[in-house]
Order: sequence, then structure tokens, then C-alpha cells
Amino acid sequence: MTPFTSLPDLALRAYGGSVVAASDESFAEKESLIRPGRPVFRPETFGNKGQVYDGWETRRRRTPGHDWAVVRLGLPGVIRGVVIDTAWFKGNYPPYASVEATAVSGHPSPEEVLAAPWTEIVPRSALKGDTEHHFEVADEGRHTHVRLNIHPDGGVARLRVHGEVRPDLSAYEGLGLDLAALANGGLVTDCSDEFYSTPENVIAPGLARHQAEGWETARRRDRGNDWLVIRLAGRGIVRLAEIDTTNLLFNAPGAVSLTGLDGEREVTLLPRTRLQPDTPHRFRLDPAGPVTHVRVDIYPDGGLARVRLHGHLA
Ligand SMILES: NC(=O)NC(NC(N)=O)C(=O)[O-]
Repeated sequence: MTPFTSLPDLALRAYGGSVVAASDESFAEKESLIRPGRPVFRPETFGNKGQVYDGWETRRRRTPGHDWAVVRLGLPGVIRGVVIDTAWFKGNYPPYASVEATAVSGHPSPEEVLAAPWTEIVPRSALKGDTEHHFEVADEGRHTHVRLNIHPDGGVARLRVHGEVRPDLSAYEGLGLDLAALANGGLVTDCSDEFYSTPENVIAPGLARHQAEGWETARRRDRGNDWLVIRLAGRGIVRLAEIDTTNLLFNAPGAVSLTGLDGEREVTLLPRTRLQPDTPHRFRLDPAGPVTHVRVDIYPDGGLARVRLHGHLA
């Protein structure tokens, strides 16, 4: 079975997640919980509020109760697993944690979210200091928010909430949309190589700020070519592709082609076409029937910053 960590982190700040409320954040800010990247630590960096930690850290509690933080998922969906990472918190980690989830439609205030009915998805579990804890989640519900409870207080470096994206696409009814976008339910299901950075990046929101925020493969030393496959938000007709090589200056692919997949049927959407480095290309695609997946071939290797596949759901 593939580990749940291979699924997108629905809470990630780069995917639109937000820590909307917390009981306390005296020592270190709650926003760090969903920051991309590994937590870092520099010893003996004492500020006015104590040692500086890359995480969320509450004060030493002198009253009954426990601390908590509420995260709005950037990508609502079905949660398959949660990672609670206490990296670098050694004398100040919480001994126990639990996680709850809820689904609130629209654009609720933090108060409205807190008042919603919550479902426990990770029961109260023992934690260790400076450790990544992986908890599988069996709940099949679609959720928009999670609440991390720590008992009674302390610091957590990162909270990762991996799962399957289940967007509400009702606002797009009758309109075109990016069928590849992670936020719309697209998913990279396979790729030839992800040596330097994950192919999931090509369907992430926004622009890549640097090379590592896109997809980059190792230098190929054989006669083949690198590729990735995107499962679209649904079966649909793709009309316009954006192939963005921004930030790939000396390692952009020489060319790209796009193939639509629908069951056994394979259809060329874009024949092999030359690319320029550091350029957001737009290509109108050959008319073709609906497809469920698109294979992006790059020649011979390199990577891409973003791939957008605009069209309509069939
Ligand atoms: N940020 C802190 O200073 N935290 C704590 N102290 C040290 N030294 O890390 C603590 O929990 O009292």
C-alpha cells in the first residue's frame, strides 16, 4: 500500500491553508504549523520571548484545560493521514495530542468553525519529543478544517494533513476551468523521475518562485524522455495548455508533447513542440474528445514550473 504521505498535504500554506485560531501562541506563532519545508533550529537564539523555535509553541499552562489550533484546509477533502512533527521540541513537546475535523461550507468565521460539530480523526495519542508521528485516518468524511489539540501545552513544529482533494466546483458550473489544478481535484498519478523536486508542484496554485517550487528531474543519460501523468479534475475536454518553464534557465526541456488518455484511447493534444527556457508558453490544443488523464512528455529531461490544462468538464 502506498503511504498516505504521497497524497497532497491539504493543510499546506502553499495550497491555501490557514491557521485561523489558537488558544495560545505566546512562545512561537501558530502559522509555522503549515509552513512548507523541514523545520529548522538554531541553538541559543534567545529573543524577548525565549528561545526561537520554528513551530507553534504555547506558554507553560498554569490553569486546567489544553491548547489547540484550528487550521482551514487550503484543499478540502478526505483525510487519509496526519503527521504531527515535534522536531526540535525536546524539553517542551506536548506529551499527548489528538486531532478533530469538521466541514463547514461557505466562508465561515473562526467562531462559526469552532461552534461546528467536530469528529475525532486521531484519538488522544502519546507523543515523543523531536519526532515525526504518523497517524492513519479511517474517517471517510469530507472536511474543510482540522483542530490539533495538545495536552496540556507545548510546541509542535509541523502539522501535515494528507488526503484526497474534494473541491466544491459548483461555482464553475457552465464555465471553463483548469482541469489539471490540484485545487480543482487534479492529481499527478505517475512520473518518470522526481530526483530534485516533486511533480505535484506543476499543478500547485500560483507561480513557482524558484526552480525547487516546480518539478525537476535528474540529467538523463539514456535515449528516453521524462514524463508525468495528470488525472484531471473529471473527464473533460482540454482546449488550452499552459506549459511554464519559468526558473528553468539551463535545464528547461527542449520540447513538450501532450497526450490525452481515455480508457484504452490515446489522442495527441499537442504534438512535440519546441520550448524556451524561463517562459510561460500558451498552446491552443487540437480538438479532441473528452479525456480523463493527460500525459506530459518532456524531451529529453529537465522539468517544468507549472502545467495548466484549461477546458470544460464533460
Ligand atoms: N521557547 C522557549 O523558550 N521554550 C521553553 N524553553 C526553552 N529554553 O526552550 C519553555 O517551554 O519554557
